[in-house]
This record gives sequence, C-alpha cells and structure tokens, in this order.
Amino acid sequence: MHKSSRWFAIVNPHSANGKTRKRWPHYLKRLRDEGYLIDYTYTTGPGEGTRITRNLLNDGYTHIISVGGDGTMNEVVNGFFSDNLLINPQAELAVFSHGTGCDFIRTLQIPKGIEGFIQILKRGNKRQVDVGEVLFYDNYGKQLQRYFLNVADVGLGGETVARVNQQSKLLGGKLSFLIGSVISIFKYRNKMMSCEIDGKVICSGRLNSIMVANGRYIGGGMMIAPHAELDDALFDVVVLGDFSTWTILRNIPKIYRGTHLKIPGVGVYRGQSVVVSSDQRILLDLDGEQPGHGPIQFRLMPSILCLWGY
Ligand SMILES: Nc1ncnc2c1ncn2[C@@H]1O[C@H](COP(=O)(O)OP(=O)(O)OP(=O)(O)O)[C@@H](O)[C@H]1O
Repeated sequence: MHKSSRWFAIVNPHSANGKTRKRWPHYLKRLRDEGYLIDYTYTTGPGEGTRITRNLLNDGYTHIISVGGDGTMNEVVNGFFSDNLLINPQAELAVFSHGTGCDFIRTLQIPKGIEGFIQILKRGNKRQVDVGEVLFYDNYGKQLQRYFLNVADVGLGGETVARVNQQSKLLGGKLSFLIGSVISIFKYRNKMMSCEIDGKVICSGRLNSIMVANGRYIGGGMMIAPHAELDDALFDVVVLGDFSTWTILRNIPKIYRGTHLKIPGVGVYRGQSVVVSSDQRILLDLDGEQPGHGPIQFRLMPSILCLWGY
C-alpha cells in the first residue's frame, strides 16, 4: 500500500514521565481497531523526532502523528522543514498529545487521551496554521534556527527551563520542575531588553519577560496569550514589565485564567516579525527547552502547515 495513505506515528516513550511507553501498544491497537493504517517508531533520544520526521517525509510519507508532549511536537514540526523550506507542502500533522504539560492542544480545545484523538481523525477537520521561526545564538556564538507552533518566550521562562533541565539530571520529574520554578522566580532579575515589532521599537527598559505566541498556553495551563490564534497570520506578543517577585507570584492565578492583560505593566501587541535584544544575557524558552540566547529574532510564516484537530 502506498505510504501516502498511511499514518506514521513518532512516539516519544520517555514523555509523560515514561507513561507513553507503557500505554502506546494499547493506543495503537485502538487506532488499528478503528481501521487506521498506522506505522510507528519510538524516538531513542532528544532531537530524534526531527531527524525521523525529515526521513519519513523524504521517503514519501505524508501523514505524521506526533505522540508525546509539546517537546516532541516541537521536534516533529522542525522535521517538516529543511533548508528553510517545507519538505513536502502536502504533508499533514496530527498531534496526539501525551505529555506532562500538553499546552499546545489546549488552544485547539481538543480533549486529551486516545478517544479524543480518534475523534480528531474521524472528524477529519484540518487547517493551514501559522508556524514561527526563531533565530538565536548558542554558547559558542553560532546563530541557530528553529521553528515553533506554540509559544516562545524570553526572560524568566528561559532561566526557569535552564535551571529545571540542569536539576532534572539529579532529581527527575515534577519535583525538579517545581523546585526549579520557585528558585528561578526568586533568583531572576528583570533584564534590560528592547522589543521591536515589524520594525518599530514597542518597548525598551527593564522587563520580566517577552512572550511570542502563536498558541495560547504555556507552563502546564497558563493562558498567557488569551487572544492568540494559530491561523490569524500574527504573533500575539505579551510583555511582562518590571514586576517584582511578589507581583509575579500574586498574579499567577490571573495568568492561569488569562485575565492578566489588564494588569498595569502588561503590554499586548501583534505582528509578524519580532526582535528581542539586550546587552545582558537573555535566555530563550522554546516549548520547555532552552536552546540558546539573544539577540533573538522571530518571524511568522502564515498558513504554512496543515494541522489536524479543528
Ligand atoms: N527516547 C527518549 N529518551 C529520552 N528523552 C527523549 C526521548 N525521545 C525524546 N526525548 C526528549 O524528551 C523530552 C520531553 O518530551 P516531551 O516534551 O514530549 O514530553 P513531556 O515533557 O512529558 O511533555 P510536555 O512538554 O507537554 O510537558 C524532549 O525534549 C525530547 O527531546
């Protein structure tokens, strides 16, 4: 049977604290029982989701499922591109979200779990969505490029993820995340940053964070950009001003509810290109990873990727 009539699932067995490895055989059986033709492979380490996706698309597969958390989805999305171009503009992505945070699918309001995912496939609704491109620097001063579907942020989030990822080698799982987040909120000092959108400087000074959002949620359910749409050809840029630790902590419930935009010192802007620069070291957070630092450039690629799940 031709590869374009089959789905290929890229499964991160490590996601959802290892639960994905245990449950995938059951999910696969459910999908096959429903009549879907599915091939799959497990990733064996970080970054592999991108390489596998590229190989599959070059090999003639057109229907890809990412099985895991937002990190896996991010790696798979990156695999749709090579040399700044889509490998196959006809290729399609479905996200079976099975991670710890699962922030991306909250924007789509897809129910979690295998039954929700089967509903997505049955409904067959899909849409061309926007993808963000980000350019940043690694520790050796080399410029790197990545793509993202959900939210990227600069500032507190980047420092938190860097700390959590360092600690998780020692502690593991949720405890490291909690401890790392609390330590970061207390230790982080707001940075002198400047943010330019579509060629105009929209703010400059001491700021806590700059969020560049295509989707709405980060951090396991915080609705940081409540009005962001995946297919509106715009980033929503949410700037958190020079807030104290206490102000951040006090307003966390508002951020979860998405009612923080009215707080004085929060700015919301829209645009297709964003540049964040600073004389200080500013860290990028990309779907729970901390791949590098500033200056950071974001560019929106409108309606470029076919996504299932509407
Ligand atoms: N086989 C593997 N072993 C270890 N790590 C892996 C493997 N495959 C992928 N990874 C890495 O696991 C990391 C976490 O995956 P992912 O984000 O999908 O799950 P999660 O953390 O449970 O979910 P979420 O990000 O939604 O909270 C990713 O950075 C990915 O690179």
